[in-house]
Amino acid sequence: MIRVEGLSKTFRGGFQALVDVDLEIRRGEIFALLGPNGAGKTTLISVICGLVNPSAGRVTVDGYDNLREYRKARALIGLVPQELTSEAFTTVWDTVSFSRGLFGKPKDPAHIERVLRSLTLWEKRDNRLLQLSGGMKRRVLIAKALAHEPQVLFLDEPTAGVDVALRREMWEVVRQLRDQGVTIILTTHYIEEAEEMADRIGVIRRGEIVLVENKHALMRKLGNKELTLHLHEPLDAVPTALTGHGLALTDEGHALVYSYNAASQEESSSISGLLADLEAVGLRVKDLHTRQSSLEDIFVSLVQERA
Ligand SMILES: Nc1ncnc2c1ncn2[C@@H]1O[C@H](COP(=O)(O)OP(=O)(O)OP(=O)(O)O)[C@@H](O)[C@H]1O
Repeated sequence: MIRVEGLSKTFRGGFQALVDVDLEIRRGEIFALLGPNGAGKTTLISVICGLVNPSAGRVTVDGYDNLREYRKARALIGLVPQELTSEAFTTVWDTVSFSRGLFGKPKDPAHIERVLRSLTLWEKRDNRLLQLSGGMKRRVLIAKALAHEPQVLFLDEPTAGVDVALRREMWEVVRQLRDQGVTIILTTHYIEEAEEMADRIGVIRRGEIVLVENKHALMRKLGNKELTLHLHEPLDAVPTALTGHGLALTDEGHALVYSYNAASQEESSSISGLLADLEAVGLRVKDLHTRQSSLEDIFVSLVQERA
């Protein structure tokens, strides 16, 4: 749906915000662009949407060059900014209809109605924006971006500064849009958001894309698992018969921790070996649990590794 090739951006004054970025966004996916403050997320989105000119490289949207065929490329894109900048006294219906007009599309009240209904704003269509709650205002931003029937939707930090309940509501809205066939690109600081929503994840750091990966593959590849065995009787030391397993004794001798790579077949088959050896030395296990590293652990280690 979107192809970014060799994209660089150096701002006047010499700061290079994007460094030779290559990226492909697939039709119908939710792609999360994850990165620390100042990494270049907004700059990248602005260049893709044709709002900021690149210093080098090119972008196509469904095959249309976003500079040479700007109008065609831009018409395919809906952009959801963080803040509502519309007139507070305008009604929901008017502000959303007006957004459609900006793209030169003929009036289509039936489409506006569908958009408002899908975002549960229909009942509020005659309300002025200042009469809406924070969550409704966020949904108006999405409705405005969808008014001209775009195929791609960019959400710039859709849940920045919103409470947990509203965040969940936004996630649900975004998922429904994806189910309707809209390709979604969101930027976020919240790793939980990427973990919850994304099909694929791109990590950007100092203007460079350091990784693009399917979320599940990423978590399998880079994730580690820990198996903790809680013992009936505490130990002073790991029994010699078990030293080959690389166990750590924790919780004042009450627990043994076994770390392994979640993706490795070899390692997981060694778990049965470990359990058999535990049995052989007569250790009684009271309880056990496993923990897999989260996207947050992976992200922190990625950013630290390259710091
Ligand atoms: N118009 C500009 N002129 C000069 N430098 C700029 C300009 N716009 C952005 N930058 C710089 O480019 C870098 C990337 O900024 P950008 O807004 O893309 O980051 P971001 O990843 O969106 O950050 P955040 O998560 O904080 O929103 C920053 O160092 C910023 O100061």
